[in-house]
Amino acid sequence: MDIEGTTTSIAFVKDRLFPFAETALEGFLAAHGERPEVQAILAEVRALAPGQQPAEALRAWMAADAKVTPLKALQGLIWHQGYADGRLQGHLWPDVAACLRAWAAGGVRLAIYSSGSVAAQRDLFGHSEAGDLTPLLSGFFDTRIGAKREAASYAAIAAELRTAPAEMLFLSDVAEELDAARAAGLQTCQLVRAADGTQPAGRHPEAVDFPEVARRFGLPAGSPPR
Ligand SMILES: CSCCC(=O)C(=O)COP(=O)(O)O
Ligand SMILES: [Mg+2]
Repeated sequence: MDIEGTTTSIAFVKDRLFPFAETALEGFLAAHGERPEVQAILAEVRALAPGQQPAEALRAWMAADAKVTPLKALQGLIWHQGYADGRLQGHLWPDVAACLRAWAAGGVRLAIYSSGSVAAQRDLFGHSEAGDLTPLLSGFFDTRIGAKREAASYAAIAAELRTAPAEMLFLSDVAEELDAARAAGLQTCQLVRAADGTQPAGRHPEAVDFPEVARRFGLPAGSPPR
């Protein structure tokens, strides 16, 4: 599963998470810039944007919503503080948690593939509005495995999960990601969530929510949200 536009509203990512990281960037670098994991991220930034101040490059990537791995890693570290002290809680569409529970209970292995870092994924599902859902998830993948619009990334995920691509179903709102997944042999379904304003691409099976995914693909149905 993708996150933004699939399990979680686009507005939460764009209007809550991204501004949270943007506002905190300078202060975070001033306070935590010497930590080894931050130093490693800044080295990656310098390698990708030579001659630019790292903070300047990070700000430009933020403005462009660029899915650049060190930016996503740094955002994850900044968000971690917000999840830890309760300022952030991971948004999930109301239909999601019940389906994840039913699918996991039915023996379906669940994994996430998002541009957000693995740490950020764990925090979002660990501090979600529906509680800690990380025990339901058996795999987390980010752009360190490859870009989401490249078929090789999905092949690498299938190999890591030791699962035949044809036995895997990828859920996303973005048709280009689904194209790449299908090129690697995965089954696909586009989440067309009205509240996100997603437009159906017309070239993948579609579902308006997770219960419709369950119906279309013969997965266990979750109890409706209360
Ligand atoms: C871990 S939630 C933050 C998601 C994020 O940073 C992002 O850029 C959206 O990526 P996605 O691949 O989930 O659409
Ligand atoms: Mg998405």
